Amino acid sequence: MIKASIIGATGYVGIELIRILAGHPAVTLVHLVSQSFEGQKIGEAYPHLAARCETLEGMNFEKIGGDSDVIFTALPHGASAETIQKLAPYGKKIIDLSADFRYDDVATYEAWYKVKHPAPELMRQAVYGLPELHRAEIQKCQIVGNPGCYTTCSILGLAPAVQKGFIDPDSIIIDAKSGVTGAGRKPSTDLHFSEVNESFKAYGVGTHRHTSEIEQEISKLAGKPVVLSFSPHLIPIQRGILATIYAKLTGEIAHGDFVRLYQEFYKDEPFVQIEEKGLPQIKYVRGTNLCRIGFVVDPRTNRVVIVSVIDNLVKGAAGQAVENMNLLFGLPETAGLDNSPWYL
Ligand SMILES: NC(=O)C1=CN([C@@H]2O[C@H](COP(=O)(O)OP(=O)(O)OC[C@H]3O[C@@H](n4cnc5c(N)ncnc54)[C@H](OP(=O)(O)O)[C@@H]3O)[C@@H](O)[C@H]2O)C=CC1
Ligand SMILES: CC(=O)N[C@@H](CCC(=O)OP(=O)(O)O)C(=O)O
Repeated sequence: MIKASIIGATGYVGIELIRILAGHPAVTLVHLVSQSFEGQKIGEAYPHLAARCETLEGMNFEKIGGDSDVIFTALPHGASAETIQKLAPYGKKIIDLSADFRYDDVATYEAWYKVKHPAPELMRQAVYGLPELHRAEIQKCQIVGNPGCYTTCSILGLAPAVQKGFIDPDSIIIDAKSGVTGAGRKPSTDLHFSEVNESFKAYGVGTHRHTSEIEQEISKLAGKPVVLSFSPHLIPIQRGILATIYAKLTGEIAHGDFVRLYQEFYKDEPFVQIEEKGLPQIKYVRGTNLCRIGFVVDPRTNRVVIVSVIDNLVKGAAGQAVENMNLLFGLPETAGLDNSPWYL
């Protein structure tokens, strides 16, 4: 059995990791780390987990580095890099859920996150954990920078069309909507029920940090630097992201051409599904590691509209992290991740 530890176990991503790993056939949980609930049973932080026996522990680098085969860090940006800097010398596999190890270029991270990276040399060694684009590199690395939720949804929706030149990359507009769990468990005024319920708002338009992460990957696919528009929105649901992506077509390209291109690009991918007709909804992927993608080609505007959906806590975070763990340990990529969606 693979011995797994979770640091930041009491966050929304942390408990989603517990949920998935508890059902994984090849994993045993060895350490669950929490600052705020140190010494308490997991059921005290989350009563729905009252039947579980684990006690939340304080951070002990030697113990966690020594006992674990894989360590998931589900901490805020900055705190993750500081923690991983101290864990990396133990040589164990590390999957970081924050943004601290997602960038090829330290300067881009520092410009968008407005902080100095504490471990730039480790960032350079880390691999961007989007299996559909970087599977071979992930299998060989020590540190995986697990992608952001909006970015996973957007990049998977765009990758084949950009690489094949079906769309003009300089014309891309991503209009994305996220459920409230995307903001984590830490309370804030903006996230109160009465602020979010019955409302729908845009935020971070033109400035959201995920813009840079999407541009990094789309630029590689386009073979040139790409600048795009990204507008995130908060919707009053718990989980799920739906990205509506607009781009100019480069020629006379029909709906069927998109379907065939995407089916071919993702033909060996267990978690990407292409709609032959119609558009996907968040309901179709809730609770799963799936990404579903559909298209409308609009000849009137000469644009394609791509709709991509994921569950932010699964393919956008904990599920993709487990998928990366499966790759690191040579397990079937779907191990622990083959459940059906929760339609209701
Ligand atoms: N929510 C989502 O949909 C997604 C989140 N992410 C990323 O995953 C990470 C975790 O997110 P999420 O679970 O939503 O966040 P939460 O705020 O729900 O949880 C973060 C956890 O980290 C611990 N923590 C907080 N501050 C510190 C600190 N300074 N040092 C050490 N531990 C700290 C806390 O646990 P305790 O106090 O008990 O130690 C807390 O429970 C973040 O980097 C986030 O950006 C990525 C993709 C999607
Ligand atoms: C709804 C909401 O607030 N979402 C978060 C994105 C969360 C996420 O996955 O991004 P990181 O992993 O890069 O933090 C936000 O907009 O900041």
